[in-house]
Amino acid sequence: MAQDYQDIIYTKKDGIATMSFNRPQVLNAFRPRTIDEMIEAFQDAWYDDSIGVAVLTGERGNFSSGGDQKIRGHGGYEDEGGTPRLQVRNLHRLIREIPKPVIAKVDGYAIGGGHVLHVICDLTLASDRAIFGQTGPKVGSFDAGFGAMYLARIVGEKKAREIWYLCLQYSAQEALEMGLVNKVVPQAELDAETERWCKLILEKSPTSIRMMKFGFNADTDHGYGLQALAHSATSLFYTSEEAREGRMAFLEKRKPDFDEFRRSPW
Ligand SMILES: CC(C)(COP(=O)(O)OP(=O)(O)OC[C@H]1O[C@@H](n2cnc3c(N)ncnc32)[C@H](O)[C@@H]1OP(=O)(O)O)[C@@H](O)C(=O)NCCC(=O)NCCSC(=O)c1cc(O)c2ccccc2c1O
Repeated sequence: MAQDYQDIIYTKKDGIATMSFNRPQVLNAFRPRTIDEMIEAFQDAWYDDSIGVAVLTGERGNFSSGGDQKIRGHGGYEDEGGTPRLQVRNLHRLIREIPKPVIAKVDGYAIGGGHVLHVICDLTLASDRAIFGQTGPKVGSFDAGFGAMYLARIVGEKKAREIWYLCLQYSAQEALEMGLVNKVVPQAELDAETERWCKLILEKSPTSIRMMKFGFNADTDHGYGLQALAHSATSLFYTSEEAREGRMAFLEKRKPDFDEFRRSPW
């Protein structure tokens, strides 16, 4: 079964709901509509009793390259009417709170806000050509909410700081070595392996799985306050000249020059 969306593909089959970013022209970068559609799909999967597991993925060989820098305006990511209103905070919450495991199936780029999304998912399966990394400090952005705190829980403080401060790209094998993904398989086997993991979950007691998810979440649920503060800080930051320099440098395909912002008033 498929539902009609513009920016995502949402399907349900044999107990598995699959939400797939579908903006290949920008490597599956997301805009407000994309996130709205994802939220609707996750809410549908939440309340559909035939669904036991959700898979978050992307079309045409990439997971997601994060926020769409081409529609980022002075105050953030703008909808088609020109209003900045990206609901990604609510999507983060939904992925954490939906009482069913969410598996990130990553092929190609999981970068920036796309990387944060896979981090938040319960499990990540990667193809051997997947590439992981944060780019915020290069393009004048940051996710100091779960993108910092939960990432550090997974890979450790030193590695998480390296990921955000250096903005390097990491191979699937490197991601596996730092505990950032659960398993790496050849690209041709990614779909089958994901289906196999889903089936293994679907064989289990749904209530046991649900309670385990809540139990795992409980330790980091205090991050919601941090997340609200952090994402609001990002929205404020977007209106600054420093953030503008990052965005413009990406659009103009040049290196950003942040030198004049070394002494910040913040
Ligand atoms: C992903 C890349 C490293 C790939 O590089 P590559 O050289 O292989 O490909 P191109 O750069 O040529 O890309 C092909 C084509 O796609 C366009 N594109 C790619 N990514 C984006 C994007 N994110 N937005 C818009 N367009 C994109 C690219 O311009 C090319 O099109 P042309 O027309 O020019 O041919 C590399 O593309 C890359 O680094 N991309 C940018 C990654 C990025 O910086 N993402 C945003 C980070 S910030 C963010 O995502 C973010 C999201 C949130 O929701 C937040 C919420 C709260 C707080 C913070 C948030 C946040 O930081």
